[in-house]
Amino acid sequence: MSAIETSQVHLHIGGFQLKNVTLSIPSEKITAIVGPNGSGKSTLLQTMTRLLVPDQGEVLVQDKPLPQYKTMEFAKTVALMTQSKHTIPNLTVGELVAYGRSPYKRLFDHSNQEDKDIVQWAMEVTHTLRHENRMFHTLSGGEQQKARLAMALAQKTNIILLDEPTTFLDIAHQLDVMEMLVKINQAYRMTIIMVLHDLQQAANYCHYLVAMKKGEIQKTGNPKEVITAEFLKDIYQIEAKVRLEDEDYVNIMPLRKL
Ligand SMILES: Nc1ncnc2c1ncn2[C@@H]1O[C@H](COP(=O)(O)OP(=O)(O)OP(=O)(O)O)[C@@H](O)[C@H]1O
Repeated sequence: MSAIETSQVHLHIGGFQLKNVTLSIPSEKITAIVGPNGSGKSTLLQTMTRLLVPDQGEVLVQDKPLPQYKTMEFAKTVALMTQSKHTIPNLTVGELVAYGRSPYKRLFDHSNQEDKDIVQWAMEVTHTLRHENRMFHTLSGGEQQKARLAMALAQKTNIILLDEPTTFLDIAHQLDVMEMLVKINQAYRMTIIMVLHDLQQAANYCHYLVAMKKGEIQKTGNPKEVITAEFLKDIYQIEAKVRLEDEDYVNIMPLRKL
């Protein structure tokens, strides 16, 4: 079953176009969207989350066309963690994560026990519980990234989209976030879709790959099969060696720009 399908999606934004984007993103798997800067990855994520409306074509989430979703229903189905270097003032981590429960609340509703349990769970899974009472803006970039992931998890959706979740993180925090996402995917069968620049992470942590170039889908499939030296030449115009180590660990060695 597909978590998200797009069919012949066209979209103009400024001088840029998404062109004929037809995709089927598998349910309960981890999907990476890769491609050069400006190839349309974030635009595609926004199209999948109703932030941008296609000029033509259709997007289905869990088999239902996007225009048929009510706002709160959609927020209970799909969570989006965007790229952000901005700090959020005057909120503790606990308060920020509790915002993830908004789709389940009416105005002025207080948190009930279920909300509190889910917020606690989201902070436990992301190892942010120890920061619960700290102001969000006092956290390091890596800690903030995990707190924002906790807020998205507290939305308790089947599908979560992440725009560059490992950007701005040191290598240890990058691996920590990727391993956390793998565990979340396995334990809760959550569909995870993320924009990634690190192809080695895409190859080694993701089940499915979508490669974009100039607003079009260039390749889709198993990242371990798709990411080859030829692929890197076609998509990024670089010469690179791609080797399989320890049986199934993909090692990408960029050599030079062509
Ligand atoms: N609101 C907008 N107005 C005009 N142009 C836009 C707008 N949003 C995006 N674009 C352009 O659309 C193109 C694709 O942008 P997008 O952010 O989707 O690329 P990306 O693949 O996510 O890039 P990156 O890897 O650099 O984050 C870019 O050329 C960008 O400048």
